[in-house]
Order: sequence, then C-alpha cells, then structure tokens
Amino acid sequence: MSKFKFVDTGIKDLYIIEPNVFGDNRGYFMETYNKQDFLQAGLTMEFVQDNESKSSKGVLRGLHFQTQHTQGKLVRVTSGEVFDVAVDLRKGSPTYGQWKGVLLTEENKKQFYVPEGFAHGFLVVSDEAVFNYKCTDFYAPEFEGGVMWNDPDIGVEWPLEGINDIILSDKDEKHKSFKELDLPFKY
Ligand SMILES: Cc1cn([C@H]2C[C@H](O)[C@@H](COP(=O)(O)OP(=O)(O)O[C@H]3O[C@@H](C)C(=O)[C@@H](O)[C@H]3O)O2)c(=O)[nH]c1=O
Repeated sequence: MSKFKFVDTGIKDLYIIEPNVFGDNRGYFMETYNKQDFLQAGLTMEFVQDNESKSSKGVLRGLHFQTQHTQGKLVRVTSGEVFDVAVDLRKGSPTYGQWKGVLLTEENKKQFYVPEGFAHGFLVVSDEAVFNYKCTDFYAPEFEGGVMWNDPDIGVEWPLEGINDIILSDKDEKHKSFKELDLPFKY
C-alpha cells in the first residue's frame, strides 16, 4: 500500500502529493519520498540534488526554470507556509500557459511535484518559511531563466492579503514577460 496520495491537478504530470503521517505520543513519522511508491503511481523521475532555502514573509522566489538540464522538482515546506505555483510552459500541452497554485505548510505536509517544462515559484505567507526540494537535474546557472511573477497573460492569483511588500531578488526583478519568452519545452 502506497504511503502517499497522488492528487491530480488537472495539468498532466503535475501532482499534489499527500504523505501518510503516523502520529503517536512521541510526535509523528512520515516518509517524504519512496521510489517504489512513486514508480507505482507512474512517477519515474530520479532525483540528483536536494535544496533548502529560508525566506521571510513577502519573499517571492520565481518564476524559474532551466532551459537545458531542465529540472523536475519535488517541493515541500518544513517550517511556515508558502503559496507554491507551477506554470505549464510545454508547447503543445493542452494546458500550455496555465498555472496551478497550492498552499504548502508545515502543518498540511503537502508536496507538489513540478515536472520538467514548468516555471516554478513561491510566495511566503507566514512570518518565515523553510522550503525543501529535490531536483531531477543539477543546478545549471548558465541555463537559468524566468518569467515575471505578475505576468498578466499567465495571471497567477497570488494571495497578497496581509503582505505589504513583495521581496524579490535582483534576478527576479528582471525576468521577461510570457509573450517575450522563446522556450524549448515540448509536451
Ligand atoms: C538554485 C541554486 C542556487 N544556488 C546559489 C546561487 C546563488 O548564489 C544562491 C541563490 O540562488 P537563487 O537566487 O537562484 O535562489 P532561488 O531564487 O531560491 O532559486 C530557486 O527558486 C525556486 C523558486 C526554484 O524553483 C529553484 O529551482 C531555484 O530556481 O544560491 C546554488 O548554488 N545551487 C542551486 O541549485
């Protein structure tokens, strides 16, 4: 029996994954990844890099992708809360240009699998958040790309209530618009 629930998002290959949490008088235990269970659900990717970042409220990291060494990302939050977003950038996909957002929190322990060919980003909605993720390919800064978080054609509905300032990196201030992108991703 799989220790995970793989929830369809309406976008092919993009999943919300809910782990089975075993609580007892000591606290809890959960598996956060299990190759066999993922394989059984049709998720055949292999991970080669694990990352962690910490950010304060209002930090928005995104929307990122790599044009070569494209990365699938299995993401989760171990402290705090973020609104996590994936945008389908695969030409020929029936959901090309569409986005999906999910609240990932320390409490709900949800994970999001963002496959290759998607832009990915998140907004921190708690005072601080620690973000952890596994990637299917290595960081390749020479192939880094991004699209503006507030691109009007993508139209992500970020939960901005209670957030006075959006905090971006210099890199994230300068991304192109969706219309200006010329991407290699195929469905
Ligand atoms: C992403 C990454 C960054 N770095 C370094 C480069 C830089 O000096 C510092 C911070 O990098 P960045 O500003 O690109 O970090 P960040 O804005 O957190 O980038 C991440 O954002 C989220 C939304 C993603 O989807 C990730 O794939 C990644 O793009 O860390 C690595 O050494 N390895 C890595 O894999």
